Amino acid sequence: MADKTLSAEERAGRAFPVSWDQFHRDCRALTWRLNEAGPFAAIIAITRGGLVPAAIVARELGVRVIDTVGVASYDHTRQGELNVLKAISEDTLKLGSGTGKGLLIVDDLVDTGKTAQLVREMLPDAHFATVYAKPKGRPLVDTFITEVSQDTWIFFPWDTALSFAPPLRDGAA
Ligand SMILES: O=P(O)(O)OC[C@H]1O[C@H](OP(=O)(O)OP(=O)(O)O)[C@H](O)[C@@H]1O
Ligand SMILES: Nc1nc2[nH]cnc2c(=O)[nH]1
Ligand SMILES: [Mg+2]
Repeated sequence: MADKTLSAEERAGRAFPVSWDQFHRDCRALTWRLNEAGPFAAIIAITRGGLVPAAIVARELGVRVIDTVGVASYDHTRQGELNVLKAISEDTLKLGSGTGKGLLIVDDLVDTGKTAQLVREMLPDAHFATVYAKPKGRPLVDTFITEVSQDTWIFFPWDTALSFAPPLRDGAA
């Protein structure tokens, strides 16, 4: 079902572009916080967006067991139905005693919180971390670094490219 709260235009109205440098710094800051909450036996990345932060967090925390859960719901800025494209492996479920105890789930962001809610139901005792959080999804996250407003659209470095920006006096916003 489409998200009727905000239109695609409203959601993309405020852009928050993130560079690779900034993203790496924010992931490292997240790791500092997670270091207090661990140790973790394994990391589960919510793919695809959770793959890059999970790699950085795993490197910093020295975690070598990485699993993925594939969830997709957005077609650019419009949210549709949640699709689980890949489930968590049996090995990982066993490692977390079936409930996720001692496991870390990583995603790039929470927006409405629907993705987080779904994955939390799979592993209720796991620690849930994201780099960015919007107010609606924030209560579902145990640890995050930066909050952005609900009407902000975050542009990740893997989705963007450097391009010419017209000077202010030529009419740029
Ligand atoms: O809190 P929500 O409103 O559920 O949105 C957050 C989710 O949306 C994005 O994933 P997307 O479904 O776009 O798939 P992707 O990670 O493969 O890009 C993002 O990576 C989060 O997983
Ligand atoms: N890139 C990106 N994907 C999202 N999925 C849900 N919210 C967002 C967002 O703000 N940016
Ligand atoms: Mg995602």
